[in-house]
Order: sequence, then structure tokens, then C-alpha cells
Amino acid sequence: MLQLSIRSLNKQYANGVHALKDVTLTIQKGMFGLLGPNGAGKSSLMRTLATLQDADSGSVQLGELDVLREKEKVRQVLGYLPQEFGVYPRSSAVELLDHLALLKGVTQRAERKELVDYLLQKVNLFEHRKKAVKSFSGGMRQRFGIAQCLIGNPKLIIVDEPTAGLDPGERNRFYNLLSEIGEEAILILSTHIVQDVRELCTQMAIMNRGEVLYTGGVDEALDLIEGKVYEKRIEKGMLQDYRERYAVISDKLVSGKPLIHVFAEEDPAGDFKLAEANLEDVFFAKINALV
Ligand SMILES: Nc1ncnc2c1ncn2[C@@H]1O[C@H](COP(=O)(O)OP(=O)(O)OP(=O)(O)O)[C@@H](O)[C@H]1O
Repeated sequence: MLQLSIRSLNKQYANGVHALKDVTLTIQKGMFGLLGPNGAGKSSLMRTLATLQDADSGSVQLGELDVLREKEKVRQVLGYLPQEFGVYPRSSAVELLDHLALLKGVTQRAERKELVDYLLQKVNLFEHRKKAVKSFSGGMRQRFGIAQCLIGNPKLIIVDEPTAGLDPGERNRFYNLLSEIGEEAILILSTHIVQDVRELCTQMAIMNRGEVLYTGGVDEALDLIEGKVYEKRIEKGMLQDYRERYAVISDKLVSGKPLIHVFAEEDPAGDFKLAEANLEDVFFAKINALV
């Protein structure tokens, strides 16, 4: 069974930022969620796995391949959707995909046409194939990004923050597409959006400041805080006060009033009730070293 083994990966940038600190992860086929706030080191890790950046030390093995050394071979089996998909040329979707397929070594014209049509259909852009990619909406661009990712039938697919900026409808369509392709390869979804991971992944990791704080199942992550999250609706303006007195892990407005989630081993005094813990709670509890 194909497996990606990341062992003790370290990366320090010239400015002194330690972006990856002894990162160790084992990732199997299926969708793996890599969750972390901005600056956690997710993109640094994704770029390293995508052979675009070197690590200072550590190893990465994809099946038989040494990812840090056999870069060309890795690129043959890699699909990568970067955070910034670069400039969008004036070319139409069909022209651009055809060009990218050629670069990836699909040299037969007829085979390429068949592949490009198949991919455009797969990501639901066939009817828009003659439009410039530049004119696409955010969601269409991301789906186009997935189409280019899939050229060459990749074994390892990396998508970096793919749902930022998508409206709920577009996000849903994108989720469906990801879950379809995530069954056949190792797919790593890097995101700061907890809901992405909750809806799509069974295995995950939480990263912060270059370190892996959790890796394992999504359900097991929830078990960590089960029975330890309490909630209360409070008056506006009281938030700061509560933050000083309790381990507030999240707050959101519900009908205009803050609803806070507090982490506590036992029922905190003061009219709280036990909350149904969610992944966001795990995320904040981990990041604030509460569990
Ligand atoms: N080329 C670079 N040179 C110096 N520092 C960098 C470089 N790239 C990233 N960093 C720093 O390394 C840390 C990790 O950045 P990285 O982009 O990997 O995080 P991230 O989790 O992907 O966050 P984001 O979602 O904001 O991209 C940050 O502090 C960032 O400022």
C-alpha cells in the first residue's frame, strides 16, 4: 500500500524563521487534512513535498521514492495546486490544459485531446472550455486548478488552501470534486478552515509554528476534548472579562450575542453548560496547549 512517510523534517529560512521543526507524519491513501493557522508552516511543508523547496534535514519517502532526492521521478506522479496559481493567461481553458498536458509528457495529440476533454468534464468546466481562464470565477479557477493537477494520474495530490475566497456554493462543488478524486491517491489538503477538514477528511494533523501538535483520526481528535468544552451566551462587552477568567477557546456571535466555548476539566462555576465539542475546539485547545 502506497504511503508517504515524512521524518524529522526541518527548515529554517535565512531570516531565522524555523518554519518546520522535526515534522514527522505518516500519510496513507485518501484525504488527509493539514490544519494550521496562517504562518504555521503548511505551505513550507507542501512546497517541500512538491519538490519545489529543499529542507535542511529529515527525509520524505513516497513508496519507493526518496522525495527529497528523486525530484524528477516525484514530479511524474505529483499533482500540485499551489496557494497562488500564478498568473492567469488569456488562453482558454482548453488551450492551457492542452499545453500543460504537453509539458507533462502527453505528446500524442489525440491522446491529449481525449485527456483534456475528460478532465474538463470531470471538473465541470467543459461548457466553459473556450473561455479565458482569466475570466473565470474563483471557484472555476480552483476547479481548473484541480484539472491541471490530475494530468498524468498522480499518486500524490497536494492542494494548498483551496477554498479560501470561495462562496458557499462554489465551496460545496469543490468539496464534492475533492472527495471524488481523494479516493484514488494520497491527497493532502492544507487549510486553515476547520470545516474543510471536518467534512472531507478522516485523518488529519494540526500544525502550529512549524510543529505538529496532533496527528491521527478526526474522530479521535474530538475524543481528546469530549466532555471538556462548556458554552455560554454572554453579554457583548463581557468577552474580555471572560477571557481573563476562563480558557476561552472560541467565540462567535449567535443572534448578535457572543456564544463562547470554554475549555475546562470540570464544570466551571458560572452557568455554563456542556457543549458538543467540535473540531474548531480541538484546534484552539491544541494551539493554546490546553490538551
Ligand atoms: N521564503 C521565505 N523566507 C522567509 N520566511 C518565510 C518564507 N516563506 C515562509 N516564511 C515564514 O515561515 C513561516 C511559515 O510560513 P508558511 O507559508 O509555510 O505557513 P502557512 O502555514 O502556509 O501559512 P499561510 O497560510 O499564511 O501561507 C511564516 O512565519 C512565514 O513568514
